[in-house]
Amino acid sequence: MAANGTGLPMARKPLAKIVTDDKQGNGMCHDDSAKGVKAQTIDELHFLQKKRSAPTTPLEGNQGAFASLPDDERRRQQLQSISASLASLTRGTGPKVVRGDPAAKSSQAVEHVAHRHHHHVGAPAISVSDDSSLKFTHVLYNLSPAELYEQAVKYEKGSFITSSGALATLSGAKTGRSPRDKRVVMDDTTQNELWWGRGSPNIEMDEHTFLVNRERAVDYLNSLDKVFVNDQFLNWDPQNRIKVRIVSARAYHSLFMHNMCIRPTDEELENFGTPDFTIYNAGQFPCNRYTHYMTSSTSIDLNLARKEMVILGTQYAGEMKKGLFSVMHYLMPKRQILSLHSGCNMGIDGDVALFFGLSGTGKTTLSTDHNRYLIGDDEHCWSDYGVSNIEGGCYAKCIDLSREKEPDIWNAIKFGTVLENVVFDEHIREVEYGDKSVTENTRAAYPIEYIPNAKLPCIGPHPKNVILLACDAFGVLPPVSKLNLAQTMYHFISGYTALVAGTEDGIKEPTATFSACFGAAFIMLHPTKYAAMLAEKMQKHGATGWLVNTGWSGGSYGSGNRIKLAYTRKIIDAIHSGSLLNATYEKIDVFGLEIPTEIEGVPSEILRPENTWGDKKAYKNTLLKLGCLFKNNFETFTNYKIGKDTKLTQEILAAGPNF
Ligand SMILES: Nc1ncnc2c1ncn2[C@@H]1O[C@H](COP(=O)(O)OP(=O)(O)O)[C@@H](O)[C@H]1O
Ligand SMILES: C=C(OP(=O)(O)O)C(=O)O
Ligand SMILES: [Ca+2]
Ligand SMILES: [Mn+2]
Repeated sequence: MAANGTGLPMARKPLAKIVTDDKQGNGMCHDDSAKGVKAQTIDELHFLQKKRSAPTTPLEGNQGAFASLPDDERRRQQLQSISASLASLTRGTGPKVVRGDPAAKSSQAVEHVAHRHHHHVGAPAISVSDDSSLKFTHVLYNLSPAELYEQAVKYEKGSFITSSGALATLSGAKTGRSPRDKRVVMDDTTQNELWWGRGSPNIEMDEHTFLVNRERAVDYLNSLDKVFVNDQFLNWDPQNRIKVRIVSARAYHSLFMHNMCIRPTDEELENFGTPDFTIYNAGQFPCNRYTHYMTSSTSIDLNLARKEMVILGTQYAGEMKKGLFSVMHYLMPKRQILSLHSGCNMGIDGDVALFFGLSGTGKTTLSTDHNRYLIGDDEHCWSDYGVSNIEGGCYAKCIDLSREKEPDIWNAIKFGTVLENVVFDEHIREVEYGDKSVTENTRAAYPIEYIPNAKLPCIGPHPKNVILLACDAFGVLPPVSKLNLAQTMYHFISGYTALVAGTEDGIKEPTATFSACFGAAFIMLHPTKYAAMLAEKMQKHGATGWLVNTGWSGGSYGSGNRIKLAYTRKIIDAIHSGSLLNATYEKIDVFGLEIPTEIEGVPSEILRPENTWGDKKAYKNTLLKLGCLFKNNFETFTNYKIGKDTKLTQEILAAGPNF
């Protein structure tokens, strides 16, 4: 080979030119198996890839706030509404907001608007004195799950796509709610209306401090390149639907709320107008410990008069869903509607069951039943017309989740689902549900229609069965007992469960938790208000109460075992079918509960807890110990009247443990 100093063979003759326009048809260098693209440049090609979404369907007729407006005017008003939401209360102006991702070049040209008090949009520019009003805040408005996935994966550390298509993400330092940091503004109205003081979840704060925290959150959000805005609904009952707006900094939060709230149709979104309630989620940013009332860097602040909630210092997404639930616990009873911390499902014959219970007792697991229609797993309303779900999605615990035991939840963990704080294989991205490295409280949030037999719309007739779930780690409550109305009320007000810490070594003793109405962390009024409404509704519609222990059997935590989910499901089946109503019952000591002697598919000996304990003396002592805990807890309620007459109150007081 001739050396020419270049390392390449020396060309004797110029190379033949490659013919691209092959008129001779010799087939050389030509692939005609597919037509070429219509684009002339890469940019054009990328432009072709995205078909423009129908620009929010044009309206026929003129229902709704913006109905008669042309498209661009309506979009301008929507932006103006978002700018107003983000307005600083001291500077009096909202930021210049622009739709779209700041990273997308094309969005720079789209409409933008700034909100000013006392000024018309489009009025001559006024001079600005602070830098924040010179910048644009990009608004990512009701993005689709696919768009939110891209945002999360691109910009949020710890966001990954799992092998089943779910979006795995981390909630940061907080992996559960922070009830001791939840504050409510006390003003002349709320001072009289709400439940304050011992046992109440409502920790007082004043209006001024709320505004300080609100400003802190708003300034933080406005300092970002972009914020996510979700406009959605709560409550499937159309008469009592609430419009909510969630402003957040993370795609994770936006996708979570997309899944958990009710998703508006394009048409409903066009007519959305002003929200009834707004959440400012600045969870990545702490509150200021020098601010009055602040006891940590976390504060979740609710202002009912302003219809606003501010979140600082926690990214745990459940804070938003449960925060809105508190709002419903205030608004609904005002309309004679009972708000319930319960799951709800319906049989093919229209029989509805409610499942009350504290966290981890089985609301989500047991309401998700392949043989029944799921109305919802966690938050409902009971009005004069029946039940309605407040939410548009479910939030399932997924620690130790298995395909065999909970197939419907397993299958719901797919594209669109948010998976919080789970551990997965770094390469295959298969989730290891048994792994508690990040937290025991791993969660999946998915739209309710991911459950194949979801009842859409999520409403149903009056409940026939009211099931109170307790996960009794003492192992002394029977797997199931039939309750009379007074007993149902006693156990509803007590709101008992006893879980074990699980992750910590050396924990031998279960600790009892009493949480009024099975959700004291979320109620706003005194527990007896909700209890009276429940009693009235159960009486009026002839519902039967049941107490189901989904916890330990054969001994306390440490010596006994958790009741098999398969048995609990058989018990629940017998309640639904009506067969348990007509079973033979016997009474047990101390709690005076009526227990059935037989249930199809359940070994009879486990129905009476005493039978399952080897050490009968230990059983009796544990039973008495739990009885004492119930008595002590109920003391705070003995001076309250429940319902219109003292008769029921007396009966309820007598319905507790007796020894
Ligand atoms: N016998 C049982 N009944 C109900 N749940 C059980 C039982 N045994 C184990 N579990 C587990 O307990 C957890 C119940 O949690 P979940 O249904 O999410 O509670 P909630 O919705 O009330 O917070 C699930 O992880 C479920 O698999
Ligand atoms: C989201 C929660 O609900 P649950 O555990 O009842 O499903 C919670 O309590 O934070
Ligand atoms: Ca749940
Ligand atoms: Mn719940």
